[in-house]
Formats: sequence, structure tokens, C-alpha cells
Amino acid sequence: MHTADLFAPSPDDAQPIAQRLTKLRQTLHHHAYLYYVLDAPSLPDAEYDRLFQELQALEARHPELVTTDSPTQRVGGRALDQFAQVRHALPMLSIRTETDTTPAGAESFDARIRRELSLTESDPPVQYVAEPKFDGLAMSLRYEHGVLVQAATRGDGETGEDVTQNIRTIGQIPLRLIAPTPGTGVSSLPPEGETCPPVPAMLEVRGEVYMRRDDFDALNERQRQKIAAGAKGEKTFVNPRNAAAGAVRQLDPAIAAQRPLSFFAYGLGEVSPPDAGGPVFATHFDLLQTLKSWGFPVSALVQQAQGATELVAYYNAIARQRDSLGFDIDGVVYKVNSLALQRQLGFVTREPRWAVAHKFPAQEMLTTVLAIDVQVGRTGKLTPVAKLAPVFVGGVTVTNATLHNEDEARRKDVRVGDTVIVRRAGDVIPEVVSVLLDKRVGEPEVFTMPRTCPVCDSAAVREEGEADYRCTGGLFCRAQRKEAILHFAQRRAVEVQGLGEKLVDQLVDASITHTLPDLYRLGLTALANLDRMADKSAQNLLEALEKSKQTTLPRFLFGLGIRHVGEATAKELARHFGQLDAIMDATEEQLLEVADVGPIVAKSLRTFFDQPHNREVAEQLRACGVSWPEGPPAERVPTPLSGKTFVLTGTLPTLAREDAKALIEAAGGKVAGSVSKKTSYVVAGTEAGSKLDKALELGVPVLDEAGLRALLDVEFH
Ligand SMILES: NC(=O)c1ccc[n+]([C@@H]2O[C@H](COP(=O)([O-])OP(=O)(O)OC[C@H]3O[C@@H](n4cnc5c(N)ncnc54)[C@H](O)[C@@H]3O)[C@@H](O)[C@H]2O)c1
Ligand SMILES: [Zn+2]
Repeated sequence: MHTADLFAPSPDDAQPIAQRLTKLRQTLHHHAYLYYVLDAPSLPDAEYDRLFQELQALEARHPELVTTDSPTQRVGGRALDQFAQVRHALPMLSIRTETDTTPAGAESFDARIRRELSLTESDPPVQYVAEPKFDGLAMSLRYEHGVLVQAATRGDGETGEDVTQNIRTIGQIPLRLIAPTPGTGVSSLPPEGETCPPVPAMLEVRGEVYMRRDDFDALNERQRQKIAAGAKGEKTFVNPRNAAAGAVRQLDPAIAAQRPLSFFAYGLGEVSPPDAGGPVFATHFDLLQTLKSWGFPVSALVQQAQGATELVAYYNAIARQRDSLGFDIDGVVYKVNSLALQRQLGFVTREPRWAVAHKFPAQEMLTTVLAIDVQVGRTGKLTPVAKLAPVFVGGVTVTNATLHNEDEARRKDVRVGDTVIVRRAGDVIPEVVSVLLDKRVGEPEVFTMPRTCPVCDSAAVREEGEADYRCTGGLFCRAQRKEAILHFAQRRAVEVQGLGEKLVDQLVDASITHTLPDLYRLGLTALANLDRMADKSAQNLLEALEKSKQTTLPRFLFGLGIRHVGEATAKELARHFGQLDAIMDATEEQLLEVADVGPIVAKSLRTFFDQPHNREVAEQLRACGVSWPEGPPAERVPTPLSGKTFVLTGTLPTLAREDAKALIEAAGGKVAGSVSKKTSYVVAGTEAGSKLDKALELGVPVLDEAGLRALLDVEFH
């Protein structure tokens, strides 16, 4: 399913094969350059792999058309001129990629190996080593007499770049090997209880330099801060591989040192031959164990596996752990364990026959944007969502990807018709990573967030300092129905016992309840027809609804679910205004007079009651019989202690701690748990402890019970 083919073959199939080959090679060369040389890929790996495999398949059918400069005949990229070049004594090869990204891919590899070794069914299973395929870059480390003398990138496989200075900054790479090295006087000893084979005079270790995910996140965070502070020439990195490659090929070792890298060893390059004291290994696994004993990090996930069955099990096990590992992997690698069999199997152009890379289903793919919709969440949040041509990514078919919010959509500049990279990793919802700008056709419109809710047409507002727009039609908006009903029915609001999530789902999904007043119009028959609803429970629900009609103004107000109006604010509003109508009609200024109400709350109340639908719902609820005692605005209780903070400590002679607290709060004061410079008074009784010491230390006035009463009394009379 590739809906965004970069250059689909012409429908009449008249495109000559040679032309197609040239086009494929050009495209692959271009992207290999972006990836290997500039460390700035613009295609998902899966798309690159797909084109590569298409080229391989075409060349297999037309061997006469294979050219020596074809990407299939070469490894990697090429060396950057800025670095000294290193000629690899033993070429650094690529690994064949198994095209089947299901577990069955392991079986076809095993079948191929058995065929090539002419094994029959009666022969025992082949022994393999299975390893994670680390997503970093290959490195060859050369040690002479146990001392690191050179580190080189793979380059084009024959010639790499000398990046020794940068690699020396990686803490995990030993600068000097820990086994005693004959003839050099190196005296560091192996860890206790382990015996290391002697380190050969000449040793090339091959492995992967990578960046851990936490290091990557921290690096990008630092980069973002630098950019925000106006630093020139700084950028964030697309992924850890990209960041690692950039760090390794950084010309300034001081900068490279600030980009934390890690390393896993997975093989050998040139080594002293046995007759010159070089090691003799029977298996790849032995070799890895020895590298470990010499001080190289070898992944704990590396395992021996017998035959296809254990390879499949390994593939599945590692796939499950993929998202929780501390570093990125894009698949696993299977290698024939016996080095004698490896030699027997040998190489093709750029790949050994004894190994295969078995990738996991791609987490990034290309597709096209069909439309940009705006979805309204249960709580009224508006989210721009890209509608995509269906694409198989992260193991499922994806047709929607979130653009998070207006700023993100603008930053990525996603437009209808664009070719985009979609990412779906683990259970995270799919997202658009970036747009392939050179694939944009014409000048599609820039996305703007609607100012009204696409579901209910109420005003959509974005509060200061927030990223999201929200629908303000809380009670009326179809998208928010379930949430609104649950909020209204909860114990702290009007309390309708027995009206829980499952029931609300049924009522709304069956179109029985559209908005809050519908609750009070429910009949026994409608209810009893619902799933798992016996007559008895229907009857109970009706009684609970009846009971909920007698409520209080604060509960009702809180139950309306106005943004930023919690229980405490609802109480203050009720106390201040006394009546619902007064609250609904109050101006922002009048609302601001209420103790608990600041500008954001005042605005939110105003926007809510300015939506005619919201007022209507409140009216209808009253018409259905929901009622509460109303009165004139409560008399303003004097609040002489407002703005003052008290800390209570020790035992007071007559007042219990709770009573003292209630008295202070009734007079508008606050009671805090610990003493600070902001504390107005500490009230101390007998056995007062460290809080009293702290008060004396900070110079906070200290009162006894009499002092507190005096403060309250004086102010009240
Ligand atoms: N997105 C793009 O535009 C773009 C362009 C070029 C290449 N690529 C990607 O780069 C890769 C190309 O292949 P390649 O030749 O660089 O690498 P490869 O996929 O052929 O595999 C070889 C490499 O795997 C690495 N590796 C990781 N774990 C290993 C292990 N346990 N044992 C041995 N080797 C291990 C080594 O670095 C080795 O060089 C593909 O994944 C391709 O998608 C992407
Ligand atoms: Zn709405």
C-alpha cells in the first residue's frame, strides 16, 4: 500500500526498463547522499528500502543492465573530504535485508542457509546468533598492542573517514584494553574471576556507535533552547541515528564531546593471524564473549538460537521490547554462529551470505494528505487531524494522524495534497513527522484553525498561554455530551446515583439523551429497553433522578462544567450573587469582585453564558424541576484576616486545632502547614516544635490563643 509513490511507473508500462533503472539509481544516489554524507535524510527508511529492493529486483531480471556505479553494487555513502581517509584492510560490508517483515522472514533466511549448505531435513538445526539491529552507524576501531590508534567510519565500505578524535570522547570505548597484552607492559588486569585471552598485537573491532534515547531527548532540548536564545546555525535532530552520525562527523571534537554517544561491539575486522599470536575462535558467539572480556560493551540482548523456530521466537521477543529499550533498533540481525560455516558461505558483492537483517514493520511511511479535519474531544478540545490515504505503518493501517494543535500544524506547514512522513511507534497515536516540500503541487492553502466548533458551531477560544482551542458550547456540543452528563451527575454535583459511564454511553449512543434536560424526561419504558437494565434498576435510576432535582446553587453551578469553575469557585459565586440569574448576567467586572475569581475564570464564565445554547440548557433544567434555595446575595461576611496566613503549632489551651482553623478561615484568613517568610502569624500552644523555632528565626510574629482571640475579637466588634 504505497499511496505516495515517488514516481509510479507509467500506467501503459511503456516506460523503458533502462529509463526506470536510471531514475531509480538517481533517486537512490540522491537519498544516500542526504543520509550518509549530510546526515539529513528526507525519506523514511522503508521508502528508501522499497526503492532499493525494486532496483535489486529489476537488475536481477536484467543483469545486462547492471552498472558498476549502481547503489546495489556499493556500500553506504562516501567519505567526507574534511576528514583524513582510512582504507579498510577488510572491507566494511552491508547486510542483506530480508524483505518479509513478518516473523516468517526468519524462516526464509534459515531455509536459504540450509539450501546453500546443502542440508537435508534429517540434518540438525543450524546454530545462529541473533542480535538487535542497532540504529546508529558502523565504526571500525583499530587497536595496536591494546591501545586505540584509529577509529574509522564505514564510508563506501572500502574507504572511511578518520574520526579518532571524536571517538576518543566516547566513555564506553576503551582507550586501552584491560587484558594483559604480551610484550607491551600493559598491566591492567581482567575483572576478578575472569580470564581473558591475550589481546593480539593488532585488533580491529567493529560495532555500532549510537545515541541513547534519553541522551537524544536532552540534546534536542538543549538545541531548542539555543535556537530560542537566537543562536545561529543550530538545529534539532530528526532521530538518534541522525544525531549520532552528526556527532561522530563533527569537525570540532569539543562539540562532539558534548553529544553523548554509546557503543556496542558486534564483530571483528583485521586481526593478527594465529601464527602471529592472534586469537582463534570457533564461533561468532565466542568472539563476542571475548570482546566483552576485553572491555567492549556487548548487548545483553545478543543470544544464541537454534534453527528457524528460535529465530522466530527471538524476533517476536525483541519486537515486544522495542519501544521500552533505551535506544533505537530497527530490527534484528541473524548470523550463522560457526565461523567455519561462515567462510564456506562467503560473500556476494556487498553482503555476506551468512547474515541477514530482519527489520520490524516500519514506524515511518510516506502517504498523502487528503484533508485536514478538526476533531472535538470529550472535553471540548479541538485537534487538527490529517486525513491520510491509507498507509500500513507501525503494524496497522493508518488513515488519520494528529497535528496536535494550531502551532504544530503551522510549524510543520502541512497542507491538503501534501506528501508527508507519518510515524506510528508503539501505542502512540500516529503523527505527521514532516512534509516533503519538493513534492508539493501548486500552492495549497495554509491551514487555519476554525474560530467556531465544527460540531456545534459555538465559539472556539484559545486562552492565553494555552496551545489548544476549546469549544465553549459545553452543554450543547454533541462531542462533549457524555462528558457533560457524567460531570453533572457526579456526587459532587447534583448526584444522580447509578448514572455511570456505561449507562451514559448507552443513553447517548441510542440517541435517547442529547442534553442534560433529557435526563429528566426519561421514561421507564425507554430505560427498561436498554442492555442489562432490569425494571428494578430502571426504577432506581428514575428515583435517583427525582432526588437530584433538589440541589443547591453551588452544586448546580459546578455541575454545568464551566471551564475553570470548580467546587470552591462555585461556592464563592453562589455566596456572592445568591441567584443563578445574577451570575448568568454578571459582567466580567462584577464577576471579578468574587473572592475566588480572577480574569481567566471571569472570562470563561462570561463566554459560557454568552452561548445561547448553554443558557437554554440551564433554563430547561429549571423548567424540568431542578431547583435550589435562592436568596438575596448573602451578606458580606467581614473578612478582616483576608490576605493573612497563619501556621498553627502545639496545643492551645481551649481551642482544638480544627476550631482555630475554622475561626481563622471564617474571618478570611488562610491556614498553612509550614512557616515561611510569607507567614503572617504563628499561633503557638504548649509543646510547640520546630515551627516555633522557624518563626523566631524568620522574625514571624508569634501569638498565643489569647492573642489570636484578641485579633479576631478586635476586628469583629
Ligand atoms: N532514509 C533514507 O533516505 C536512507 C538513505 C540511505 C540509507 N538508508 C537506510 O540505511 C540502511 C542502509 O543500509 P546500510 O548498508 O547502511 O546498513 P544495512 O541496513 O545494510 O546494515 C548494515 C549495518 O547494520 C549495522 N548493524 C546494526 N546492528 C548490527 C549488528 N548486530 N551486527 C552487524 N551490523 C549491525 C551496521 O552499522 C552495519 O553497517 C537502511 O536501513 C536504509 O533504510 C536510508
Ligand atoms: Zn462544540
